[in-house]
Amino acid sequence: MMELINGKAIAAEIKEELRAQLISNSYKVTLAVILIGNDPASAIYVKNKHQSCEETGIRSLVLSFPESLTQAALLEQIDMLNQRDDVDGILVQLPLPEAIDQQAVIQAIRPDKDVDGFHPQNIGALSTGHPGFAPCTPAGIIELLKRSHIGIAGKECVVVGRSNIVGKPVAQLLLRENATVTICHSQTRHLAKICQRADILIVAIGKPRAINRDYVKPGAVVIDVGIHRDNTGKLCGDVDFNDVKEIVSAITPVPGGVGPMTISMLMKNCLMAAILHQLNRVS
Ligand SMILES: Nc1nc2c(c(=O)[nH]1)N[C@@H](CN(C=O)c1ccc(C(=O)N[C@@H](CCC(=O)O)C(=O)O)cc1)CN2
Repeated sequence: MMELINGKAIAAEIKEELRAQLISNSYKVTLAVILIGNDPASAIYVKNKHQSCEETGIRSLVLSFPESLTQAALLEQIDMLNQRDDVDGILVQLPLPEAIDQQAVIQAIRPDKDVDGFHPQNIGALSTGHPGFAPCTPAGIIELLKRSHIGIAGKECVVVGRSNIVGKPVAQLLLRENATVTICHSQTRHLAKICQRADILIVAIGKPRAINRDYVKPGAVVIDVGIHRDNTGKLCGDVDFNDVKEIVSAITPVPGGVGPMTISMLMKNCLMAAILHQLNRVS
């Protein structure tokens, strides 16, 4: 019988645990989110982050700016937040307007406040196994597998997609959990054949319903990171859910799978940042 991995419920459970931890230790945690421009999806994600902060007991500051904000002005805002002792985490909502260099912005955030885990120092820590912030979506995927009692050690994991935000970091995290990991991308030959090897198939390619049962080994676990709206307005992922659902052992739905975990893991990174800052103030 196929298991539907309920990311929404697991994400809510994590937020509840974090809230209890915050209350019992009287932690004071603050997240600052910078939103630039009028992208409707970004506005919704920032609103959801603000709401999750409220639910978890984290103070949330949302700084909204027009599309015309210059890179220099944005870097100045980040610098101010870097210097504020009352701010534990800083997040700049992506994508940014074209005129702004995303990498320059990511590198301007203090690594100990980079709760997105995108700074090169945190990326480096992830690949060497040192402490640091892991990016939220990849960390959420590992948490989903663990909380669904799906073993990772020794498994054949195939990651389809090599983005800096999902593909590469999730491969690093799977490796840390002792999986055997293959990363596939747009130039990969015999993609279906490689995917068919996977005990755990993770798809983050940004193409609606691109992965069907031809790519899936019967009994595999499928994690779908994509979010799209099809031409009827319905949300769907990178995986053709209806085509694969009868042959998989477990699968994440879209919506309600990986997406909600991104925000819960952000809350977790914020708490971790605040604990580190508190420890540094005491010592
Ligand atoms: N600075 C960042 N920018 C972006 C990130 C990020 O991690 N850091 N990720 C995405 C957007 N994102 C969070 O920012 C995000 C995307 C989707 C979801 C989610 O819960 N999706 C729901 C469906 C929502 C819908 O109705 O559209 C789901 O999958 O169930 C949460 C967060 C890009 N930018």
